[in-house]
Amino acid sequence: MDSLTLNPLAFVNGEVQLPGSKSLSNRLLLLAALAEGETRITNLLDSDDVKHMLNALSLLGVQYELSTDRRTCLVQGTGGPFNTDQALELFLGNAGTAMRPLCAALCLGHGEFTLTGEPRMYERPIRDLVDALIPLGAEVTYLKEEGFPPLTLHSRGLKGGQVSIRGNISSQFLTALLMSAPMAEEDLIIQVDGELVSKPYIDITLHSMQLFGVIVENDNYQRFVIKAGQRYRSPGEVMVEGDASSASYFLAAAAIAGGTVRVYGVGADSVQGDKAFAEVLAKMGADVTYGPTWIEVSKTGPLQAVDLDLNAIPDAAMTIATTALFASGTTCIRNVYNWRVKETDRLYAMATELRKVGAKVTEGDDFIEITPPEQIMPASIDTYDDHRMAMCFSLAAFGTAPITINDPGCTRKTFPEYFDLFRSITVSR
Ligand SMILES: O=C(O)C1=C[C@@H](OP(=O)(O)O)[C@@H](O)[C@H](O)C1
Ligand SMILES: C=C(OP(=O)(O)O)C(=O)O
Repeated sequence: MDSLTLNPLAFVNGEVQLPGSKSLSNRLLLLAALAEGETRITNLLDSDDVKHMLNALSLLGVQYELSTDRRTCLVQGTGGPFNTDQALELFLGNAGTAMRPLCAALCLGHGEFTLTGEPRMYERPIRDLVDALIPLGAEVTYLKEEGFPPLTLHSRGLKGGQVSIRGNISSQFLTALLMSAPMAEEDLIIQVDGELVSKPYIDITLHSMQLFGVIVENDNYQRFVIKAGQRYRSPGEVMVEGDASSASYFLAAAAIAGGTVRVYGVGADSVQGDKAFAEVLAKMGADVTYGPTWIEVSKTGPLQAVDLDLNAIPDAAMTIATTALFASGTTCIRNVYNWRVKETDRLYAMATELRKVGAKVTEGDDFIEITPPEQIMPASIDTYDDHRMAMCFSLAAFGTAPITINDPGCTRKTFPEYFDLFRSITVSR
């Protein structure tokens, strides 16, 4: 297996132009495909998760043209649901933002669609979404384990009406239902059962739908009403914001190491909840300034531990776990049970690898508590095929020991060029 050894790093300085947001790229591609008219999407992310969505759309008969750098995509909308005469199989890797929204969207049309993916995708739940689709007329066969992909959809349209959906495992189930709702036969009223996790991702969904002309009534994230007969209409051109989760590693680097880093593409005006990561750094003691489309972080003094519920920013919250290696006191990240059902069991993986660099860690069912070591120890970090494990642990190299990242190529899921950009702002000891 490939590995990358990062020699101890002294400080950071520079600017980073962020690649496009994964969450927005995959939502906008799907909506552009369902919409009437032609949409030019700019600053599209070029990464595995987006390739899976693009490949799926192509197999579904959607015509699009990608620029040579794959960052601009001209999509010819189909103006309606996807239908097929022959059974189609779509491989969606480990992309939650492709698997969940496509599972709902493909129920809108007619035909047989099988959704497959990488082995880890077969351990990531989808039952809460399927259980909400069945009363609307979906017919779903699980091909391996009940409640998990792979699955086959025998589609013949979705009725409207009232439906409830559980929101305590993944917001992507609600996102999927919302995005398909305007194409149901009648009005759809969605009731969220219990707690809704990762709430800001629903704002990304509603914002994306609005860009394509669809209005959703949102009653405090517990009840949503989507009128039937609304059509997705192309806005013409739409630019993908920079990825706020990807921004977190560079911003944390500045807070840890000293120097100043400014990221472009995400700022005070961003629709992405993960922009709030910078507020967590500010609570830890970093100096943070915002422009409409940029965030800048500098270090003005030592970092302090925090004890926070980070359910709203589950992806960027992982970056706090390795930032905690440089904060005095014990940091606690709470209410992140669903870390366990993402690219890997992230609570277990994070706890295991943090211990390798000498941290004292308590892994709770839905929290992690980290007390930094006096000195970070040299370590060989396993990344569990999880892009965020690789990116988070690059920050451990701001200690005085070399850190080896195993399988650094796993960042291809959302950020293939991460280590090049990281190197471009860091200065060795
Ligand atoms: O809707 C989205 O774009 C996402 C929602 C979040 O997942 P959960 O809702 O499963 O927490 C997040 O972790 C994921 O990376 C992207
Ligand atoms: C959880 C993640 O991905 P997915 O969209 O596959 O859920 C992630 O990117 O951290």
